[in-house]
Amino acid sequence: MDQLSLVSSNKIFGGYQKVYSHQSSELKCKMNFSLYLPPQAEGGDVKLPVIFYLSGLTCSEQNFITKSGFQRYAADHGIIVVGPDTSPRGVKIPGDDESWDFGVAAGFYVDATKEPWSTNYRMASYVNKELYELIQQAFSNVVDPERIGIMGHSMGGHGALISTLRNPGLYKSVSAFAPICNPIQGPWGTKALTGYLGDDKSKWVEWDATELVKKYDGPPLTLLIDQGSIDQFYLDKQLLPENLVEACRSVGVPVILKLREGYDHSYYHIASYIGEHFDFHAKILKA
Ligand SMILES: N[C@@H](CCC(=O)N[C@@H](CSC=O)C(=O)NCC(=O)O)C(=O)O
Repeated sequence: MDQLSLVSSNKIFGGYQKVYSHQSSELKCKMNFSLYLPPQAEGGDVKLPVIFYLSGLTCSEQNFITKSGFQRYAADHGIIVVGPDTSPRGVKIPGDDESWDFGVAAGFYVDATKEPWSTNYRMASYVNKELYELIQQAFSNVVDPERIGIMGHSMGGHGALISTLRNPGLYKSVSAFAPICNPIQGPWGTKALTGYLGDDKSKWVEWDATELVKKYDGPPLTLLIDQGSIDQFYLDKQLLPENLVEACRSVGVPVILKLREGYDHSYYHIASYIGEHFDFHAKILKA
């Protein structure tokens, strides 16, 4: 495991919350990611399911591991959890830290094609190829490569949806908290897609969950979407879950939209329902 450096390790709910760093070939910089090893991983004689968790705008690998309380449920179900960072770090592209919704901590889980972003901003390939393979190789004694799911929040919820829809079969289960569902129709999405892909909107649809689901042709999939009713970004029409639900219904892809009365966009919402999401993933990954 010499390509990984251990940054931290803390015991929690009988397992270990770890953070590693490594040199990413896709992003051309050093990256951190989190890894939760549940107690069932001890001894290394059982292969366990894995869930990738993709965070939202302004986050690093730290937000989910310190705020959601997911470790209790990962330990109960015996699930390994991997959490990448949200963009390349330290690559210093002019303008990369001028706004909180583009550039640093706002990689949108796409592969940029427009200069100057296209050299480093390759978060789709980083998550779905490089990190996906690294986890299987470095933790081959405990990872079951046939049982991998994905979830995320907001920008990361959309990342989870497009990672699944663009790579049929790669993730067996998918869920999202307050995801951006139709970025080509919302302000965050149009800013990011213009910046990373350019003005040609025919390229944007390849990275939009609502558009992708209409063409999905992979293994059967049920989407679980969790949305707080007073989430300001939902009310501001950044997220548009109803558009995704309508698209799913038009093509017969099962979707569950849970509208949670009184919850906002924060990790208080995620912490309240993360257990339900682990139950949902476990039912599929452990079937
Ligand atoms: N600009 C604000 C709000 C940023 C914010 O709400 N970020 C969310 C994700 S939004 C969509 O991707 C988040 O997860 N924040 C981290 C947290 O721990 O809550 C700001 O900069 O605070």
